[in-house]
Amino acid sequence: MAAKNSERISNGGIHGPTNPMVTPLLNDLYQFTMAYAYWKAGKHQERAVFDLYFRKNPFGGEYTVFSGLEECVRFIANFKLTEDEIDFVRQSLTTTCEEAFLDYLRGLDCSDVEVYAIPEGSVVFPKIPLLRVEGPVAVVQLLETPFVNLINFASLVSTNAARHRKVAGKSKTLLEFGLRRAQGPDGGVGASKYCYIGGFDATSNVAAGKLFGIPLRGTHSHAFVSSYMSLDEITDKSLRRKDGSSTCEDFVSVLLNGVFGETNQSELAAFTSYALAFPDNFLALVDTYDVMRSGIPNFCAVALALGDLGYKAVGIRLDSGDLAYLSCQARKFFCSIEKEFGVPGFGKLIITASNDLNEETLDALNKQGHEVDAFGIGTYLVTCYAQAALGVVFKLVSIPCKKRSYRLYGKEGYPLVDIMTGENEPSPKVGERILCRHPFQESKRAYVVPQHVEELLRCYWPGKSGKKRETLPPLEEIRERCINQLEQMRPDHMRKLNPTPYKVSVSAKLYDFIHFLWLNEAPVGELQ
Ligand SMILES: Nc1ncnc2c1ncn2[C@@H]1O[C@H](COP(=O)(O)OP(=O)(O)OP(=O)(O)O)[C@@H](O)[C@H]1O
Ligand SMILES: O=P(O)(O)OC[C@H]1O[C@H](OP(=O)(O)OP(=O)(O)O)[C@H](O)[C@@H]1O
Ligand SMILES: O=C(O)c1cccnc1
Ligand SMILES: [Mg+2]
Repeated sequence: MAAKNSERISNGGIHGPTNPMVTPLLNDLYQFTMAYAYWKAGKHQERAVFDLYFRKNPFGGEYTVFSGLEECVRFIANFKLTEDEIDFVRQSLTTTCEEAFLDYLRGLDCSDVEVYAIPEGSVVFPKIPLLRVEGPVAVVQLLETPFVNLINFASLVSTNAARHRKVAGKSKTLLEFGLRRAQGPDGGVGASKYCYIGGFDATSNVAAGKLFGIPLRGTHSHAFVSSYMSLDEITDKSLRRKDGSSTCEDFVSVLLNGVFGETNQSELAAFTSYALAFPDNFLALVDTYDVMRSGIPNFCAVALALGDLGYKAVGIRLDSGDLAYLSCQARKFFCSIEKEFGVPGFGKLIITASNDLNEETLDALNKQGHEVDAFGIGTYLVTCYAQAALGVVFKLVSIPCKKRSYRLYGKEGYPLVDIMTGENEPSPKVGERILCRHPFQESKRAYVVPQHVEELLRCYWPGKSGKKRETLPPLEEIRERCINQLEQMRPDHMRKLNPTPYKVSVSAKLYDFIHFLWLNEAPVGELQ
């Protein structure tokens, strides 16, 4: 019996994909036409091995963060066509397809498919398989498009996030604010999840907070400020002291209104109202009218009044103008208040900046010097503005034959090289010299004596092999893996300008084998 949509929820404790749109039909038509042709030819059960890999690191860099694996495993764990879907496939094939093929589709699942993968959140490099998928050719072929779809954007946006983290520095708070600008709902939710893996600290996306447990953060908008006219609009002006000892009946009357010069009163009303609602979490957007003449003084008036009642304000957000200059001016103002009013910690209030930020603007801010503690980043991050797609491919083993891959670490603890070997070659050993060859260029090779050897592919879906299945780690663990691995890389691979390519190699045996096969298969032309 084919599963109904509602039944496609879990298999062996593995839930279906986060996005219910991810079904076997989220596929290219040709996967089904090929499946039918394989079936007609009686070839559909022949075992095939496919590698999923990408050809070039994105964003002009020399590293990529691998993301999207969990969704692939959830997909295959629950792979089953519903009766409705089978009927639609039948209608879509440009031939009258035989009933027995539909029976075949009814029985189809991934119980005979094996998936080996590099753990999600790993730093990865071109040509090395991220996934190796083995199984009956017709089924494995049906996995191509969904797998590539699930991994392409996930890895691209995680890498983008990691690159933004790299420029911003470890100490800064990075907030993902992209939902409104993302490529549709899945683009938005996916970006929130995968930017978190790439090293962001929180998201403004509430759905992502609920689905994945990502910390939620946010401020308020210009509309909130513009929606107020005057302090008279605030009806309930009372605020209990933080220690609960008494209540200030008129918070507005304790504001140091006018002490810092003439400011915009509608803005002051908005800040006051926000502070009354969130006295423990007061963060104000200060650029609606004039940052230094109105926003900052108004914020300070409210923050000081909150302080009198025992609350500590959080800080400000800047969303326009020269963010380097304004953040420094704001910091000076806060420090002068700390001194003048004797409020410890006021100089250290959090300055958040946003507005069309990207790697370049972060870099420019760093060069100029700034006082920003947290960056809110949307459009450029989640749309992967600098590069639209990662060229992930799924190929019937392009470097022919089943392979194993290893990461070899050097004396200083850095990864030195990734190496692919034939399936049955002995694995590289710690302290034993091994020749690593460039897969294509004969003259490029190096001996490596690894201090540590890590096998890259692990079994995430054993099929009928009887192997142990890796459990799917929680999101926090994936994020930690990513952050740790990025930190472990040699700095010259990670720099923005002209980074050194990381070496990806093959063993001497595999080199000879693949070159022999290529030569054998390439027809020899004849010149006349
Ligand atoms: N000190 C700085 N150095 C380099 N780039 C900066 C600096 N400060 C801000 N930026 C960037 O400059 C651009 C300013 O864009 P733009 O001129 O559209 O904004 P704005 O006029 O300040 O604000 P608004 O969004 O209200 O139009 C943004 O991408 C912002 O991130
Ligand atoms: O600039 P991003 O990196 O996309 O970050 C998110 C932006 O979204 C919000 O405003 P929005 O852009 O919607 O309006 P605004 O520019 O008029 O403030 C926010 O104020 C940020 O500026
Ligand atoms: O919370 C914020 O400040 C926010 C959220 C989304 C987009 N821009 C800003
Ligand atoms: Mg904007």
